Amino acid sequence: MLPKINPTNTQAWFLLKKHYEDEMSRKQMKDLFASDAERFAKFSLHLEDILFDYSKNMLNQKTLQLLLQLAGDCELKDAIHAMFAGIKINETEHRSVLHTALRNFSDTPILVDGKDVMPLVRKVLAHMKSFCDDVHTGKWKGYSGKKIRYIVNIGIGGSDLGPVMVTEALKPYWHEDIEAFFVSNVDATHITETLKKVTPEETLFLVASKTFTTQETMTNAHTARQWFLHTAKDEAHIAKHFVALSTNEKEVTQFGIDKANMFEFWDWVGGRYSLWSAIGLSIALTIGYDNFEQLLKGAYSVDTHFRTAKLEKNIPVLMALIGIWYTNFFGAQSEAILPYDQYMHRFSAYFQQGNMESNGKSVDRSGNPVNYATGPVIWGEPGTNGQHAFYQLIHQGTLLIPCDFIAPAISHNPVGDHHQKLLSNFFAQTEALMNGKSENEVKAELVKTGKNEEEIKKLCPFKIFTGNKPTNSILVKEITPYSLGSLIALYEHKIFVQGVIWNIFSFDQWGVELGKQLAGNILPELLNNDEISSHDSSTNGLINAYKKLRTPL
Ligand SMILES: O=P(O)(O)OC[C@H]1O[C@@H](O)[C@@H](O)[C@@H](O)[C@@H]1O
Repeated sequence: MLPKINPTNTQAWFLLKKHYEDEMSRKQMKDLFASDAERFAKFSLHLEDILFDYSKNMLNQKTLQLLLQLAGDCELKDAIHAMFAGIKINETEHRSVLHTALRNFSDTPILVDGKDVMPLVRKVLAHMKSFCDDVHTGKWKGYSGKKIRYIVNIGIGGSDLGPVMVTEALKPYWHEDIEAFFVSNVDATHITETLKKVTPEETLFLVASKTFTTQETMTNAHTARQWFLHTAKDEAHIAKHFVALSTNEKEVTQFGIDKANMFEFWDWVGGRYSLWSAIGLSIALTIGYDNFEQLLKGAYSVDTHFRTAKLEKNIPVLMALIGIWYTNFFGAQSEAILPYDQYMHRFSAYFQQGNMESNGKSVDRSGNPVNYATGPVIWGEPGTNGQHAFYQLIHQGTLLIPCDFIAPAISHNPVGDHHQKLLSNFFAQTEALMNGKSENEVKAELVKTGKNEEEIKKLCPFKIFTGNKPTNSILVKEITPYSLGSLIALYEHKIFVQGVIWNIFSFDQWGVELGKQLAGNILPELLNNDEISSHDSSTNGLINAYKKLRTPL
């Protein structure tokens, strides 16, 4: 069990508040750099090929020491131990939280209810490996004897976002004979447009759903099944074209998928932490099993770091504490994740679910409403696109938005000077966000353009950048399966640490249920032309207007 400590009642919280009010709320980051030539060395860490630079933050040694004290006051070390040990820290669902077991390359057994889960994990990985080999070599054939060329993963949320993000980020590693597609939305457009690009004879559908009851996924899977049978005719052919990635054997077999074609995972794998499990089959098929294993190994290396490094040298712990510093003491409400790598274009979307479904909670672990802020809004787009869109607000708006800049030193596409240009923007942005541009600098620049004094006075306020905008920089040698695995695990553990300190349950998601329940009530009302009066006037009005607009049933 995790402790139930209100962080605002700790001594560290009190001292952090005072430290913020007395000192840090007035500090300029550029002064912190000016007064300490060693700042970068002091506030950056290396982990294998990853450099984590957190020096461009509004913090000093005292801030860190107090944040680490907060981690101590909230018993973080015990919590880390509890998660890795398989203690049922997901109390509201009475489950262990063991995505780390899926990438455990040590010989240490991991027990759930007294039973080692590692033999099961290895068994499914072996199944995935042999299946990938069979598909890639052509041993696994479609019903008409053709090789599989297309993979269509049908899943949503955690059964979609991870595989989409990873396969996109690792496009240079795609198997040359395989093309992967992902269908998630219940909007028929998604499946319709996808089916236009594939053929029934050469397509393998992966029905990815932890519960195997999710409306969107089941609807899309049935549509795909119908489309397939329209050409294949015989239901016996389904076995060659549909496999399931799930925890729910009963529902899988009921759908008509053979048990032998089910890749299992377990209730101790949270949906948004499941890309390491059988849910990653689309990844393994797309980039090859060996690369999938590298992804797991990269994550395992971070797990080891997270479990064993001292808190002050622990990258995910520092990422989490810095986030808490801004959320709870500076009042920041969002964080941007900005990868300077086009292949990583779904990375922020992936961690939107990771963070917001995990830490978007307002009830603490004792069941009481919290009296402090928890998870921020997570958003972002790849650089440099974001620069020409929303960076204006980050530079000159009224909100404080801590940003993570992520970039590889080596591009998979070393064309001309593109990558130097890309990275010059990365470095320039973090510099600009920190230093800003003072009134004197603006004036001096305007004088040079030959403007007169009145014009300069008028224009000056608009061209000032206050600076003091915090950023973390994460520089990676190259985006490989291994380094991507590491990056993902860093962010996963950041989320965990924040949840521990905020005294919330990060591994349930009750907030997704109400909408599902109400949609279940409304769906039958849409299947006839009757006027509806069972809801509030807005909902009634919308449903009735919809019924008038559509062709009557
Ligand atoms: O994998 P299944 O069970 O289809 O769930 C898909 C998604 O459903 C949502 O409602 C959330 O609960 C997500 O955490 C989950 O990833």
